[in-house]
Amino acid sequence: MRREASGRTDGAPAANPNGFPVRPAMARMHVLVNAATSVDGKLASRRREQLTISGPEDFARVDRLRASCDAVMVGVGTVLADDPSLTVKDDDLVAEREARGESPQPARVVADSHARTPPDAAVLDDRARSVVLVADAEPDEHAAALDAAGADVVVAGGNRVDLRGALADLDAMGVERLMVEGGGELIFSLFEAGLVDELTVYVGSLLVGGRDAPTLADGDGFVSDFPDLELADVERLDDGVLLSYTVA
Ligand SMILES: NC(=O)C1=CN([C@@H]2O[C@H](COP(=O)(O)OP(=O)(O)OC[C@H]3O[C@@H](n4cnc5c(N)ncnc54)[C@H](OP(=O)(O)O)[C@@H]3O)[C@@H](O)[C@H]2O)C=CC1
Ligand SMILES: Nc1nc(O)c(N)c(N[C@@H]2O[C@H](COP(=O)(O)O)[C@@H](O)[C@H]2O)n1
Repeated sequence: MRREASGRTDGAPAANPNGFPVRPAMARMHVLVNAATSVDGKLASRRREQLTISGPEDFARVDRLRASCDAVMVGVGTVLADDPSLTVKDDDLVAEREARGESPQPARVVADSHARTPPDAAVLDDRARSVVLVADAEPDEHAAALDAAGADVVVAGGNRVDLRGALADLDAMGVERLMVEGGGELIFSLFEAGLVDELTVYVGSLLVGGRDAPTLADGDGFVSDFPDLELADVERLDDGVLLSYTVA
């Protein structure tokens, strides 16, 4: 069902057509960004194909992180490049979610202003709820294909997805913890909007290079007022390093 985003930013309770619990006023979603990069900060090569950077320990950590969240979000660039499912893979983690009274899987969320997500994308399969955020300017018939594929299509923004409004809308649906897995365009926009609370970066021991290869934060980049990161932890995992930051 396509529906209008509330665009509210005050955290007030909203109508709940998607069946998420309505949260109390003033609640604020916690936003964690997680990604894996090469030592030179690349998310993938210049071919923009999925690149395995994490090892088994890091993938297991990512699975636990997904399982601890209400929703997992990516930009449509990642959907088109990787066709990810964004599901929790470990059956024990799924069972633990159910024992906590949660849905077996976190919801999947795609920032997709122009409704480019292919209807047969894995992120729209029936393993979990799927929310596609589209812009108001997008013709209804484009969104209708996503609707027919089982997605909850939510209008968030005029010509491009407005992330602040979109996150307020997800918050109102009951998403308390949102994990963002990329890619670089979406991650930059979230930092630019001051919406990120935590950043974890797994730095694998490989060098990718390439001026056109996607990096952790692309977009226009910052020239001043850089995000205020505080290093919270450093851990060796597999053959790489996990860096954990809080964002002021
Ligand atoms: N190593 C890792 O951990 C990861 C690697 N990757 C890699 O990253 C690459 C994809 O990254 P990238 O191309 O940056 O794609 P993103 O996943 O960041 O998607 C970018 C697209 O999201 C849409 N979007 C909608 N609203 C916004 C907004 N407010 N701000 C920014 N984007 C918005 C835009 O398309 P539109 O205007 O049409 O809406 C934009 O082009 C792939 O190569 C993939 O393999 C991806 C994730 C993790
Ligand atoms: N943590 C991590 N390490 C890597 O090496 C990666 N390439 C990624 N990619 C992200 O994971 C998504 C794939 O998820 P599924 O396995 O399909 O559930 C991919 O789209 C990227 O967001 N992540």
